[in-house]
Amino acid sequence: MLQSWTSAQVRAAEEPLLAAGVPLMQHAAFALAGVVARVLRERRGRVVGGQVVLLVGPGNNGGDALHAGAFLRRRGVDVVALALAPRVHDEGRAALLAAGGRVHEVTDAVDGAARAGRADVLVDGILGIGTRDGGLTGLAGALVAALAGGAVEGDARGDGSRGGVVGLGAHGADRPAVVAVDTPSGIGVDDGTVSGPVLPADVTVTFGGAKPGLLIPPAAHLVGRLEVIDLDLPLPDHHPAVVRLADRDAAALWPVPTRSAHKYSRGVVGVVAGARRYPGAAVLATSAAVLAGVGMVRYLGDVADLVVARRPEVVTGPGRVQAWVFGPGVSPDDAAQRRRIEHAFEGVLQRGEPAVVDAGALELLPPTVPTHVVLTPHAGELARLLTDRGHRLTRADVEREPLRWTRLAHEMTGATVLLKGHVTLVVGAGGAVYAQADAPPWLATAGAGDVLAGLMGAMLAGRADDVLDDPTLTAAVAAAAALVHGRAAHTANPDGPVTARGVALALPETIRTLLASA
Ligand SMILES: NC(=O)C1=CN([C@@H]2O[C@H](COP(=O)(O)OP(=O)(O)OC[C@H]3O[C@@H](n4cnc5c(N)ncnc54)[C@H](OP(=O)(O)O)[C@@H]3O)[C@@H](O)[C@H]2O)[C@@H](O)CC1
Ligand SMILES: [K+]
Repeated sequence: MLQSWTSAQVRAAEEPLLAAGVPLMQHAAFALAGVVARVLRERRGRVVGGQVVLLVGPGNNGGDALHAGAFLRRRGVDVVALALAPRVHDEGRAALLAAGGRVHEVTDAVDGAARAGRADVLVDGILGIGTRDGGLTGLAGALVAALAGGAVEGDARGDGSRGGVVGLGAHGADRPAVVAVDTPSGIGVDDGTVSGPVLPADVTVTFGGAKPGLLIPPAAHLVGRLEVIDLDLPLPDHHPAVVRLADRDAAALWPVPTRSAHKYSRGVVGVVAGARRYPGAAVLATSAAVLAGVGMVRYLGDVADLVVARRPEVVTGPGRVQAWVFGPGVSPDDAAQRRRIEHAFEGVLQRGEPAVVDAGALELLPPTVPTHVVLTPHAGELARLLTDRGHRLTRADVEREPLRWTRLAHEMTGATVLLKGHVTLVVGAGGAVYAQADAPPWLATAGAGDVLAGLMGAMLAGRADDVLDDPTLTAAVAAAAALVHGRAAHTANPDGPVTARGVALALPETIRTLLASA
């Protein structure tokens, strides 16, 4: 499990250590220098003689970079600090100069970017957890915009004139590797927003614990490989801000049958999905539930013949269930399916059956529901759901601030909300947040959501009683389902195209491997 804490939580945790004189910056800088040395070795075969440029901002983030530069200098690295503020960390600056490094005061963003572009490794120490709203502006903003590809309003000099710097936009061995100090500078450290230029990192070295913005999109896409340096900070372990589950966590959440289990005790999942026009969604959702190993799958809808032809294990017609999946391939104007879903919602509300509410069923959601109901919108569907509830939003708005709007949907509906994406966010009871980045980009394909819904329904059916006893469990199960879904795509075809059916078929092997690794 990867836990993260907000800037305020980290500051509160470091305070007593700093007061006791623990040299946290020295520890952080030493570890940072070690990572930079490793990157140099990866790129050049050796550390000695490597060219490192430090981008240094006004605070302790810059201090970390300067001290790391001093350590690197002593290992024979050529280190130049580009000071991007009128004043940079005094001690760090003195340490770098004493070790034989150089400090260059940058006054021109184009010149600064040209110097930075010549490095083997560029260390981004402009801003860390002291970032205020609004991202990088002024000279630092212009320099980073120039380096990152000049995306920001063509003003590369920061003085209104046009620059001519070739940015780092293109990947390749001839561009510097970027190592970000604590966070890529300019991201919303606590919410993952990106409101200005940011230098995409190859590696981010974060101190004490991860920060939410490193796990949440869109900033999460700029982090590269994440290395967490443990500083023994007394962080509140039971109250992380955002969590990313690992394989062993998902395995621990999986409803593994006991020897005395029978099909009803293992859970029955009811699936209301599909229509004559969209039969595939019903086949995929029921297949995923069957292949995830639930006790029984009960199908309700107009394409029972097709479902049973593809999955003879499925039972059709009404009956008792432990959890529901509503909505894959359901159009809200399909009166019969609408009636079935509305009727089933009564069980969800009265008997406490957990439910996955997907696609067309999102429009049939009662005004408020318990947290054992999981909504699984993509960004466009979340925008529509919130627009229907008085917030005029577009898909792009949701993509810019996915955590904000997922949280709001949870607060307004009471449901656990899973926002599908390359990074999948889940917000549940008590404001718990999960950010899962397990899915390969190939998984963005038709029908993948139907598979996720079926798989999650199977998990919830297997843990229906636990979910009722512990309201926080639903979000964890939803996050674990996202993890298994992403892993199944890798199993189906590592690093290549996948089909939704292929992902469903890969579930038994994926789950077996996951349980074996725990
Ligand atoms: N956690 C730990 O245990 C350890 C943490 N350590 C390190 O300390 C870092 C935090 O350092 P920090 O508190 O000095 O803040 P930092 O991010 O350097 O920036 C503050 C400066 O930036 C300015 N500024 C802010 N926003 C701005 C903007 N948008 N545009 C322009 N300027 C802006 C701000 O100005 P002000 O708000 O004061 O006007 C202030 O001058 C942390 O990330 C980690 O690297 C390690 O050393 C030890 C162990
Ligand atoms: K930084």
